[in-house]
Amino acid sequence: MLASLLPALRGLSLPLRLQLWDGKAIDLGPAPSVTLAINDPEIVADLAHPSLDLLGAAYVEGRLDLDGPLDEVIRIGDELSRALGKDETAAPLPESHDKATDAEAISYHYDLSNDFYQLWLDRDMVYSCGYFETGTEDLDQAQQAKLRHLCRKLRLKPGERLLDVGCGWGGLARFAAREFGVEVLGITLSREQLKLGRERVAAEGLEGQVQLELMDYRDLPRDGQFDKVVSVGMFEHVGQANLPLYCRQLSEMVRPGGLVMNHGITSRHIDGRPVGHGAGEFIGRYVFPHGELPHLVKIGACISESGLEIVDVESLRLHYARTLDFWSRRLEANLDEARRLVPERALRIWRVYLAGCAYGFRHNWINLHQILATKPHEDGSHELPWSRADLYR
Ligand SMILES: C[S@@+](CC[C@H](N)C(=O)[O-])C[C@H]1O[C@@H](n2cnc3c(N)ncnc32)[C@H](O)[C@@H]1O
Repeated sequence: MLASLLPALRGLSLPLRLQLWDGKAIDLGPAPSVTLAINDPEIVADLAHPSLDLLGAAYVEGRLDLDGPLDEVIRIGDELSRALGKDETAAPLPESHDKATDAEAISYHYDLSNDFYQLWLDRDMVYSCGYFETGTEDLDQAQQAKLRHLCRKLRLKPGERLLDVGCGWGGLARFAAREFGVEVLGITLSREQLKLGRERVAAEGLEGQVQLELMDYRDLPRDGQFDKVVSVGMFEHVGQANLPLYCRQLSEMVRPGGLVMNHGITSRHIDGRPVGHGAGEFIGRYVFPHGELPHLVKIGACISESGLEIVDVESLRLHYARTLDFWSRRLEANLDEARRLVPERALRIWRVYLAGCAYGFRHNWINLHQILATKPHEDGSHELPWSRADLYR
């Protein structure tokens, strides 16, 4: 089987060494930078029509091992898949999302281990795209800048009530309370996040201002009690079928004249057909079960239909590539410690996912959009300044 594949593989001239189960090594191009060790000979059949999903799954399941810089591993995997893989298939059907399914999916990802996440996230454990104002910032600086950028876009004022839907470990909630003097309710579906999030709120003495709860967004009261609503890196879990419901929730929780910010990952194609030669399938299977990425126009349509008015949209695609580079490099620099914190299988998943997503953002497979919307007063007026100048003062 391998013999018949070799001419096609060699034709790609990739800097890749195949290390076979019998000890033999085959270089597919000059100066290999990556070694792919085939532990299970049956994998060879997959190399005839590789995809990032097939290769990633084989690595996660220990059927192959990888050696070399991870970004180079992903690049070679992509080149192999593009050259020899099958064409991209049609868009997957939207999944149904009930509360129990979503709670299980969220627990699978976010309850993995707080210590593990602490190893490679910034000091506030912000698990979403950072904001690089000049491109020279480190991860801590970029995440603080992102939190400030969000709070400024929301025009937070002391004493206002802010709802943070999908608050993670509470980094934004604490920042907004401390730096902008607002009162915050943050909700998450992860028990581990809630535990550490509450500890951090208490450590900063912010209990009077910040309340974190284990709650599904569908259980929030729709009583317009919040001045501002923010959702960061959360709507990717909502699912296409529930987007109208999600947007109605956001709209009905904010008062007239209030602002809503939706910050999240969007898909490359309007119809949601896959990109990245199996990358999305890998993410769905191992990283974010039931996650779905709508295109900007789809989330935009749902926000508009909910009664909110979109007033500003910003793409931060390359900011997310850089953020993921930081996360991936920090994890790669701490692999021994990571092995003590999570099972080898999980470590393999997170290693490929972080490096793969950095590659995906860089190559425009996916994007990141901050969408700011207001709920206009009945007479159509709103409370925004005439320009964005205040964001940059
Ligand atoms: C990628 S994390 C982002 C966390 C935080 N906003 C940040 O930027 O660091 C996604 C968050 O959404 C929350 N989440 C996902 N689905 C949810 C749901 N149905 N209801 C409430 N929270 C949810 C998760 O628990 C997690 O806290």
